[in-house]
Amino acid sequence: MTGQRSPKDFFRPLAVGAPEPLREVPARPSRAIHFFDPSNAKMAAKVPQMVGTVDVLLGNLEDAVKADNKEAARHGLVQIARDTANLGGGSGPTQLWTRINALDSPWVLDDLTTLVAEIGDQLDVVMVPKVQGAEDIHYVDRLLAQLEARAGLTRPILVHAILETARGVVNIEEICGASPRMQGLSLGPADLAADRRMKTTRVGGGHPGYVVREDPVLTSDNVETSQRRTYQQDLWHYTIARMVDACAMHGIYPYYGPFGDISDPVACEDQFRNAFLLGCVGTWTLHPSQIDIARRVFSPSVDDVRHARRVVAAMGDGTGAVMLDGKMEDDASLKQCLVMVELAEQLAGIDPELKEQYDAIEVDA
Ligand SMILES: CC(=O)SCCNC(=O)CCNC(=O)[C@H](O)C(C)(C)COP(=O)(O)OP(=O)(O)OC[C@H]1O[C@@H](n2cnc3c(N)ncnc32)[C@H](O)[C@@H]1OP(=O)(O)O
Ligand SMILES: O=CC(=O)O
Ligand SMILES: [Mg+2]
Repeated sequence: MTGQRSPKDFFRPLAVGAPEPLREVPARPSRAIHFFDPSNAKMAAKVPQMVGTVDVLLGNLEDAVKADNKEAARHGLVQIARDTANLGGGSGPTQLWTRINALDSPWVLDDLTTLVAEIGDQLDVVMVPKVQGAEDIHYVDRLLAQLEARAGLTRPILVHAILETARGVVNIEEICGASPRMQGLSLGPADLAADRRMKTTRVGGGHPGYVVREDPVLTSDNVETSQRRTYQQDLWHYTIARMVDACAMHGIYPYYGPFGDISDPVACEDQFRNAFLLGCVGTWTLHPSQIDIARRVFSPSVDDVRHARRVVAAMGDGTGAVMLDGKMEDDASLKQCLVMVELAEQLAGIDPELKEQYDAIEVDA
């Protein structure tokens, strides 16, 4: 228990007058967390039209925003939040998140004090980069409580950590459980690769050199008979799998992060789909062209929803074993199908196009 609050104190506000922490993280669709630079006039101008077309709009203040533009980005985000209808605040169609600067940077204190004071009632989630351990979350947790109390906020702002240092990966469970504010984790493959001293130069995705080669087929004279194929492997499998387990254990949500090769939508879709299949609920989108990919990949397909509903119908009270299309289904496969059915229902609640597709599904026995 060293350094942790006792169970009875865990859900107490960390400042007098701060809102009560939530006991459950709201399950709000967040298939695409769309990044924009609030200091970039062209991007900022697009934000109002994007409300309702993307689950989360994230005003990025950290990496990818020039040092000279940090203040302009912070103030730009305040302006955009004020001027954009239905953005953030817990109920609208599109959440408002921000990625603050790193906790050791000269900008982060002003990021938090300004944003909570000016647009705290609209901010749903603060994404914290380069989180190393529970101590980083504890710092943000207490400061947010003080700022919320001062601003008179009635709803707590949630916290999302980017996993992008080796120490952060080692401390992943304590990060996820550090505060009731914890909403989720994203993979930060670019910073993580640098911190681990990996020999890649990309922002997410695979690498042609990271392969497994098939065994040789030899003649009786030990001569290879054919060319040996190689199979590219996923550099991020280990980290994403750890994130999924840590998040599931703590009732929070895992996300893939950035896919930097904007010109390769096919590989982007593959990376997103791997994350979806492993248990992630969404991803970042860096360019408008990635939004449709994320929405498509992180929404269950009509075929999967049809199959899942058939299993639910066939399983009756949910116990025992049945045969469906030559396959055994039982309590455990039913639970997987319920994950799919519940996600489809949740997404249908906010996405009319998906609702129409899912409503049209006919389930034969
Ligand atoms: C490792 C990490 O930390 S990843 C997270 C940090 N990185 C980011 O947030 C990057 C965000 N994205 C970007 O900065 C840009 O998309 C870039 C630099 C990758 C490409 O930008 P551009 O070269 O302008 O792309 P492109 O010319 O294809 O843009 C087409 C239009 O979409 C706009 N656009 C591009 N990205 C975005 C965006 N993220 N949100 C809204 N609009 C955008 C452009 O302004 C342009 O507008 P226009 O038609 O009015 O001229
Ligand atoms: O912030 C993201 C990353 O990949 O680094
Ligand atoms: Mg990073």
